Amino acid sequence: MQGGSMHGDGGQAKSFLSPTKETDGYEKSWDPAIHMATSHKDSIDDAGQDEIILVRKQTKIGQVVSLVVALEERAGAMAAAEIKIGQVDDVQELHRTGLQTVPDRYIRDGDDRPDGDNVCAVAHIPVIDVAELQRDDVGLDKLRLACEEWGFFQVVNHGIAHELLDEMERLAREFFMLPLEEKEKYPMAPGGIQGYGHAFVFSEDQKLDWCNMLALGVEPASIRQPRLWPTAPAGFGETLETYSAEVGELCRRLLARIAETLGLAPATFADMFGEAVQAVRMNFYPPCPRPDLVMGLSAHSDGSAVTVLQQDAGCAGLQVRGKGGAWVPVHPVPHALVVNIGDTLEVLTNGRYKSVEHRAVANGEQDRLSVVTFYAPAYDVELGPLPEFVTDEAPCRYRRFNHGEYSRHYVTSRLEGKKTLEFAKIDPLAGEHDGTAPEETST
Ligand SMILES: O=C(O)CCC(=O)C(=O)O
Ligand SMILES: [Fe+2]
Repeated sequence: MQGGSMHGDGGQAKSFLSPTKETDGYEKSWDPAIHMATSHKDSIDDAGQDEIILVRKQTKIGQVVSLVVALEERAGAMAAAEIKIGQVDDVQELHRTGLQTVPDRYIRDGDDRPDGDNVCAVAHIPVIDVAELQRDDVGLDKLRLACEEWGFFQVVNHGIAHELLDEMERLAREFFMLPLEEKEKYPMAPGGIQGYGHAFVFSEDQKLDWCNMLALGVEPASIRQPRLWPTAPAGFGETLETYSAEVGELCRRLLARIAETLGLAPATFADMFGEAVQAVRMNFYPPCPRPDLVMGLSAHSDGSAVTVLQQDAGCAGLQVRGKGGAWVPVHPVPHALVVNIGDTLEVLTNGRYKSVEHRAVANGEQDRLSVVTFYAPAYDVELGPLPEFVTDEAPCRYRRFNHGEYSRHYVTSRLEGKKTLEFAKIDPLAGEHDGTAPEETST
């Protein structure tokens, strides 16, 4: 175990000094919340302590939940503080009560609401034909432009059977439709990232997203927490494995082509990434009585190398930050997959390709589901700009760091635009947007 640990202590924060025996299986290698340690203390606390230990106090979704954080100094002296994350409701349960308004914790400040005048309805992200990428340079040119101009595109002819996509969507939806008691059998620990619940919540004053999540580590097998894999609906685990194998293959193919668009050998990323990490997050957004006041999922960039998102064909919700700063809705194309560049590729390319902020808005009438796969290097891989991208004109913008370190930083920080990437920036104050007008057309 590195640094802190998470304990199932049955509601009692017993002793910060002598952690009690692990009882609930959270003590697994991957869940970065249990590795909260020296390198990222600023994401929860700036107090300068060297070690953070999270202790679960109560985890019942829909109840008051709090985190007790013990801050242990290297010398052994102790300071302790309690981080309260307050009432975290299950939004499907809220919806079921038929409420006409939304609790205060979901209501965003004016400029953080979805329908400001900063939404650009006419633009749309590019659509890339994967079969064309294999065939000729025209496809590669389109891909290069999509990566440079948007960092987001939809892929068609991706080679994954539509029946498999439909089946994964059906099973994910069925899971979210189960009674709360069933879903609570797979609880996401506060501050955790795997299981059913709410990730990225760290304080009482934090606004909450109008979303329920099921998140699971999939590859390599060592990051799996089998007791958090739903046994209902029937076939869920098997389908997720097949689905993930196919999506992983697609990621590898896309990364090879992306490498080519950068003038690199196709195997560059595969060689570098080692045993790649793959995780899935299923997001369910029930209808909201005031979609104009809430956010489905806060704006963020993904910490991955690439992300593959399957979205509900029937309901739009995903919005992407265009280069000029406007939010551009991603209109679902049936059986297409949405692909985006994550923070890892931004660092490796020294910002030539950027991870792009995105968010999900809620809907007044319809629910919406997304199944999202994050594909990233092995945790022990060291990242930093590749020499090819550091020149006199493009000086090095990111420091070198271990990917596992970044991953832990990412999941222990709230979702806040591209703030998490400041961890890697040599000059964190450098701006993101180039000040150009929002795009009017796609490529
Ligand atoms: O539901 C969506 O469309 C966005 C999901 C997303 O960005 C994520 O899970 O990282
Ligand atoms: Fe995302």
